[in-house]
Amino acid sequence: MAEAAIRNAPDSVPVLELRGVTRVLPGPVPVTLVRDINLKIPRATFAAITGPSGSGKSSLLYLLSLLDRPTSGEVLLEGRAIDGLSDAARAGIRLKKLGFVFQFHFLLPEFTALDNVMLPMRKARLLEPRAMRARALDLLHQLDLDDSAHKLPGQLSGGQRQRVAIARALANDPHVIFADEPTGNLDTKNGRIVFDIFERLVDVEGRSVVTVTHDPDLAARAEMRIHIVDGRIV
Ligand SMILES: Nc1ncnc2c1ncn2[C@@H]1O[C@H](COP(=O)(O)OP(=O)(O)OP(=O)(O)O)[C@@H](O)[C@H]1O
Repeated sequence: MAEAAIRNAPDSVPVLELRGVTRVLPGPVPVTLVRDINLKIPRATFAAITGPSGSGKSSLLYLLSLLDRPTSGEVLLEGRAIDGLSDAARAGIRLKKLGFVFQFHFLLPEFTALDNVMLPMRKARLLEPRAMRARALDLLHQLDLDDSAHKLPGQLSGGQRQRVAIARALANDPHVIFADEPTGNLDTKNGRIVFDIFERLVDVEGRSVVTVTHDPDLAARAEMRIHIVDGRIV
């Protein structure tokens, strides 16, 4: 099983590493989003990125998750330098190895929860259609969403929608889940549930979770905290 493979990967290789990473937005007045970041995230780690508004948290997450490329420095995923790869190759890695959860769920409103979870599987084509459906139903079951499988996002609560988004992020059995303020639209109870799920993904399934959060109580639950101020880790 892929989940066992994640657990059996060598411990010594960080799942993610940044070496001297700086990202500058070019323009008449260049904007430095993050500067000289050196960071190793070990396998099966729950990491929280914290810091004041505008400090560069999302920029750092986008670099770690291959949504953006550094201006200088290097990003390594499981020991492999990935900055030089083509956009298509990077998109393939994102689809098959990484999962994403955002503050807004971004579920397709005209698709049921089940179909939303199956979308990344259909794109990746790693499974037969019947196996895709079985996996999607299993993920929804694990996230306590059995009764929501055939409902549209508009028929679900905010907490349920965000759990569907997490199920979708898990669709292709990713090694790392990235989350940008995943509890920002949730009440305290549902925010805790999201972090309970993240802890399980790390402790039981051996995945890594990297989340941006403003919530100090939730950040305190992560074993690794990356605090960023003015684009630098402090
Ligand atoms: N496309 C852009 N053009 C100009 N400035 C930008 C752009 N994207 C980000 N910035 C600036 O870069 C800095 C870092 O932004 P980033 O979104 O990474 O911060 P953040 O810590 O995630 O903020 P928040 O907590 O408010 O979401 C901010 O000052 C932001 O205004």
